[in-house]
Amino acid sequence: MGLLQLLKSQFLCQLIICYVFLASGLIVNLLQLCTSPLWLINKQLARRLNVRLAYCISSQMVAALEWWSGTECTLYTDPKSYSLYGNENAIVVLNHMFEIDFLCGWTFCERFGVLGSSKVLAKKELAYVPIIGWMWYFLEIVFCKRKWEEDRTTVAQSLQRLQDYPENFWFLLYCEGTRFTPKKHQISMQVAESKGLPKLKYHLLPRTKGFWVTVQNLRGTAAAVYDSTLNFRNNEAPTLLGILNGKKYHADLYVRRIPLELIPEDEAECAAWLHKLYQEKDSFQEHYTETGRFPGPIVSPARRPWSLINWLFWSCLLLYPLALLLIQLISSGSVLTIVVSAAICYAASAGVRWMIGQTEINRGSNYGNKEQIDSLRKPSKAST
Ligand SMILES: CCCCC/C=C\C/C=C\CCCCCCCC(=O)SCCNC(=O)CCNC(=O)[C@H](O)C(C)(C)COP(=O)(O)OP(=O)(O)OC[C@H]1O[C@@H](n2cnc3c(N)ncnc32)[C@H](O)[C@@H]1OP(=O)(O)O
Ligand SMILES: CCCCCCCCCCCCCCCCCC(=O)OC[C@@H](O)COP(=O)(O)O
Repeated sequence: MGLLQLLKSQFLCQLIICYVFLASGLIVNLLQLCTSPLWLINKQLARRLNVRLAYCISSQMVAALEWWSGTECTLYTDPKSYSLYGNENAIVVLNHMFEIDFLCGWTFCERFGVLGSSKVLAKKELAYVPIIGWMWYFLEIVFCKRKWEEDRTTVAQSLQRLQDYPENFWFLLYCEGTRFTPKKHQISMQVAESKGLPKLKYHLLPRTKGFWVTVQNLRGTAAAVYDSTLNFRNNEAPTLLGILNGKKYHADLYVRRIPLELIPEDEAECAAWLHKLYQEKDSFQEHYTETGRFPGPIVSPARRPWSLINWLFWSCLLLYPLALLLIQLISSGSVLTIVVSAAICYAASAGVRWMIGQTEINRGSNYGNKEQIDSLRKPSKAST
């Protein structure tokens, strides 16, 4: 193990990274809150400010991936589409199999300059995660309860609000609705069978309603769907804790640009189109398993320095007062103050550990785990 690798694996280094993330995140959340009155006066300016503030938070996680762990992200795509990435709004459809797939998504957002503004259809539970969830509120992230009866109006309304968004954004949709586990896969393939759909080997059966409502409400706003398929070399199972430990992974992402006009407007046709897309995605994963690469040329954008610069800025700002505080604390000699400070540190690290837990598949939800008996009985129909 090299010296640098040894340093990266030290708990103290990880503690410092987490401290900077936590302290800067809370400051940014506070600043976001301060932009609230501005929404009434100049909404577009408030949005632009929030894009930049959000960048301060999310780019720290990107910096951890790109600069701390040195993870390599390779992009397979058509060079003609490449020039459009970052210069238009797009709906991104991504497989949901890895604990850090969202972070790899963020890395590509960063490289194409849309990190601060990018959005996702996220489960409501994530809105309550401190820092990230609170940041998302000001970014107009679309939340769903994964209960269609309730989501159908709220999701559509949130999407419509994005029609005059002042910056280019990518809207991420995990159509599988939950992370891949063998049990969820088995159940969703029973659903596929009951609907007469071909089985998928590497994906859960996609949920079609969220995709349809997104495409319908972002017509005229987004130019294309970016069909994105992610995998990691050598069967790596990357984790956020691994990243914090400085472990280097190798991500490969295959992106196909599909103009939005090609997607059917009718709900049933749109659903069939999405099922076909997932069958194609499955064949790309099969190709990857057999050959170790995706089809098509590699056109990888280089990592940019901004996420590192942002992290260095916050570190300089926040580590100096921390050092002063520690010196004062030790020199005070008060046992009570030291014990209270240690308790605060313990609570903060438990909080961070809980946040990291949100990314862990074995702590994931039960959604998709239960057989939905009704859906297995009734034949598929377009419900609006
Ligand atoms: C590469 C570049 C990347 C760029 C990245 C860009 C931006 C990044 C920004 C942020 C990154 C942060 C990432 C945060 C990640 C957080 C992500 C999440 O939270 S994922 C979870 C939430 N999202 C979704 O669920 C989206 C997909 N879901 C849907 O679309 C759903 O339809 C729904 C709208 C949520 C509604 O769900 P509900 O369960 O109520 O209804 P459904 O219609 O889906 O269910 C009934 C339907 O499904 C069939 N069914 C039943 N059981 C199953 C099963 N086990 N598997 C599959 N299908 C099943 C059932 O038969 C019904 O079918 P039908 O529709 O035909 O009636
Ligand atoms: C600089 C780095 C510092 C790191 C310090 C700590 C960071 C803490 C980060 C917390 C990040 C929280 C973002 C949550 C994103 C989780 C994405 C995700 O994958 O969600 C799962 C859902 O899609 C589906 O849920 P399930 O039904 O599978 O359950």
